[in-house]
Amino acid sequence: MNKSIQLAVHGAAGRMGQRVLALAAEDSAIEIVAAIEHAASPKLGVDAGLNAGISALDLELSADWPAAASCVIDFSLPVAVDDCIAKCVETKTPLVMATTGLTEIQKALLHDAAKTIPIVFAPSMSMAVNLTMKVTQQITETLKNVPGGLDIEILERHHRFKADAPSGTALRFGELIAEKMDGDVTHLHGREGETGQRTRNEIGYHAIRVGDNPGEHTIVFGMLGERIEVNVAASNRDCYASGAIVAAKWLQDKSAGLYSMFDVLGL
Ligand SMILES: NC(=O)C1=CN([C@@H]2O[C@H](COP(=O)(O)OP(=O)(O)OC[C@H]3O[C@@H](n4cnc5c(N)ncnc54)[C@H](OP(=O)(O)O)[C@@H]3O)[C@@H](O)[C@H]2O)C=CC1
Ligand SMILES: O=C(O)C1=N[C@H](C(=O)O)C[C@H](O)C1
Repeated sequence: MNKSIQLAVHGAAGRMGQRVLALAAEDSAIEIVAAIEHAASPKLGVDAGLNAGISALDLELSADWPAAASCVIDFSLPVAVDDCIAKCVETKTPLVMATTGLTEIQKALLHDAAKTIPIVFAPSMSMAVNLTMKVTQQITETLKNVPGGLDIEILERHHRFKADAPSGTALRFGELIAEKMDGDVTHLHGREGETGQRTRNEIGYHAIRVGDNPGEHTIVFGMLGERIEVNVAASNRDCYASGAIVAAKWLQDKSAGLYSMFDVLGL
C-alpha cells in the first residue's frame, strides 16, 4: 500500500519520540522513514520500535537524515534544534517543532525557515491544552476589570527529568492571557523574601517538578471573595504525540509559513 506520509522523527529515542513512533506505527497512512538521534547517542543501531517498547520496525535509530521525508516531527532538545531546522530547509521538508526552551535566536531561525517551508510550532500539541488556552483568554477578557481586581497565577507540574522551566506551555498561557489584559504586564517567576504586595498587572509563574508527571497546568484567577482554577492534566504522553501526528498530516498541503496548533485545530 502506498502510504501518504513518509515520517522522520527527530529525538526518536526520547520519551516523546518513542510515543510518536508507537502511534505512527499503528497509523496506516504513515510510513516511518527515519528515527533520528544524535551522533553520540548510545542507542544508535538499536531498532527504533524495540527501543520504544513496540514490535521491531526494522528501522535503526540513526544519526543520518533520510534522503526524503514528507514531514519531520521534532521532540528533541534546544541544542539539537538548529541542525533540524537547517536540514528541513535544505530538503524542503515540512516540520512539526515541538521542542520547548528555545532561545529568541532559535525562534527567529524558525520564523526565517518558515519563509521556505511550512512549520507548526507549539509548546503543546495537546488538543485539550490548546482549547484550555482559549478558555483562559475568555475568562481574562470577561473578568479583567472586576471590582477589587483579578490576580492571575500559572502553576505547572512536570516530571523530575524536565530540563526547562517554566514549561513552554506555561509561558504560552501567559502570553495569550497578557494579550487580553489592559496595559503592560509583568511576568514574575516565583516569589521569595520581602516581595511587597502583589501588583495589579502581573502574571506569576510557578514550576513544580515531581516524579513522572507528564504535564499539568493550573491557571488561577483570584478575586476578592471568589476564585476560578482551570486545570488541564495529561495522564500520559499520547495527547502530545497524537497531536503532533495530526499536525504532520495537516501540514501536507500547506504552503510555507509558521503555524500554531490553533491553526491545526481550527481554534
Ligand atoms: N510540544 C509538546 O506538545 C511537547 C513538547 N515536549 C518537549 O519536547 C522535548 C523533548 O521532551 P522529552 O521527549 O521528554 O525529552 P527526552 O530527553 O526524553 O528526549 C529528547 C531526545 O532527544 C535526543 N537528542 C539530544 N540531542 C540530540 C541531537 N543533537 N539530535 C537528535 N536527538 C537528540 C536525546 O538523546 P539523549 O537522551 O541521548 O540526550 C533524547 O533521546 C522537550 O523540549 C519537551 O519540553 C514534550 C512533550 C510535549
Ligand atoms: O517536557 C515535557 O514533558 C513537556 N513539555 C512541554 C512544555 O514545556 O510545555 C509540554 C508538556 O507540558 C510536556
